[in-house]
This record gives sequence, C-alpha cells and structure tokens, in this order.
Amino acid sequence: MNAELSVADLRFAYTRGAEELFDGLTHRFTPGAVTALTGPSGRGKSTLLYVLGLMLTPSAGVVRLGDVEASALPDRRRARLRATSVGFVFQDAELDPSRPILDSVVEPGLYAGLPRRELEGRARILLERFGLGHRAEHRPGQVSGGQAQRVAVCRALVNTPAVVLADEPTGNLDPDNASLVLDALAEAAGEGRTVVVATHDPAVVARADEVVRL
Ligand SMILES: Nc1ncnc2c1ncn2[C@@H]1O[C@H](COP(=O)(O)OP(=O)(O)OP(=O)(O)O)[C@@H](O)[C@H]1O
Repeated sequence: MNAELSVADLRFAYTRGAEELFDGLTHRFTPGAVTALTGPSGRGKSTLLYVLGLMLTPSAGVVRLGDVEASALPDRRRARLRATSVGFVFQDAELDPSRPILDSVVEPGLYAGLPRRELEGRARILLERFGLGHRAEHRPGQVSGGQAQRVAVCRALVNTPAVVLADEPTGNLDPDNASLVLDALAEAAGEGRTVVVATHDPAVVARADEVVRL
C-alpha cells in the first residue's frame, strides 16, 4: 500500500469560464493521519475530494498517488487505480435499499475484480470490527443512520485502499454516532492509510490530525 497522496499547483473549473477553484493548491496529505478539509461553502471541498479520488481531472496541476502522476493517466488506468486504491464515503451512506448490507460492502471489490468469496470474508470481518456483524443480512432500512454510515465506511475499506475520502460523513448524524464514524476513520488512518474528510463540522475538525482550509 503506497498511501502517498499529494497535489501540486492544482486548479479546477467545471466548465470553461466557470469560477476556478483551489488557487494553485500544493499539499502533501500525511499517510496515517486524518486530514480535515474545511472552509466556506462553495470553496470546493467536495470537488477537491472528487479530484483526489480521480473522478474529476484537474484543469491545471497534478494529483500524485505514490510514484504515479494519477491525474495524467489514460481513463482506463485511472479508473483501475481509483478502484484499487481509493475508498469513498458519501454524506448519506447511499446503500442499495433492496439488497443485504453484506452485498453493499462487497460491491466495490467486485468492480476492482476481486472474487466474491474473498470479498464476503473481508466484508464480514469489517462489519464485525465496527460492531455490525449481526447486521450483515439486514437491509439498509433496518439499521439506523449511524449504523448505515459505518456500513459505508466498511464499503470504502473493502478493497484495502491506500486512500479513504469522506464527504461530510457525519453531516446527518447525532454526536454519538458521528463519533463512532470518526473512530472508524481514525482506525483506517491508524493502519497507514491517508484519510481526507471534507467537513463543516467543528467537532470533526477538532478531532483531525491535520487541517487544510480552502
Ligand atoms: N457538477 C457541478 N457542475 C458545475 N459546478 C459545480 C458542480 N458541483 C459544484 N459546482 C460548483 O463548484 C463550486 C464548489 O462546489 P463544492 O460543492 O465543491 O464546494 P463545497 O466547498 O464542498 O461546498 P459545500 O460546503 O456547500 O458543500 C461551487 O461554486 C459549486 O456551485
């Protein structure tokens, strides 16, 4: 796992003539740490996560993952690197309501080309670790918002990614559940991953190891 994630001279605009974001940001995200990405609404926190997660290509500058200039890779190689190296947690867990939780956790691994049997084993271990082992066969509608968000963290970890990106992962949670989700992200960082969390929440910023203000 090479969790060295950095950006240099970064700029991004959604369309030609649209407001340019990031102002040439240069930053190295520390592996093994949780970095909070904060700043006023509209400054591009979510957009930066999508750029770091190789879902959007910068207008200028580079995103490096390990030794690779990831942002310059051809689409297929970039998609492959994203599938194997990046886990993403969204504000609302966005789990498929019609399928058991176990399937939602397994799914990103199938995109990365891993065998289902192995993934089910990994998914059960992750669910167990975050206190959800007994929920594997339940549907998302049968668990609380806080539990669903911890399932989303398990889903983001199933491919053992070097990088975990989370977009307002505690936005809809009460403080106790928010704290459990932050524990899970801190644990992911403790294993040497690079964890970046976009947030407005001062409690998340206070718990982060490092802070980047946009
Ligand atoms: N898909 C899109 N197409 C065009 N413009 C977009 C798109 N998504 C976001 N923007 C614009 O890009 C800018 C940055 O948006 P972004 O959501 O990244 O900011 P943010 O800091 O995460 O905001 P918030 O804190 O409100 O979530 C805003 O001006 C927004 O309107």
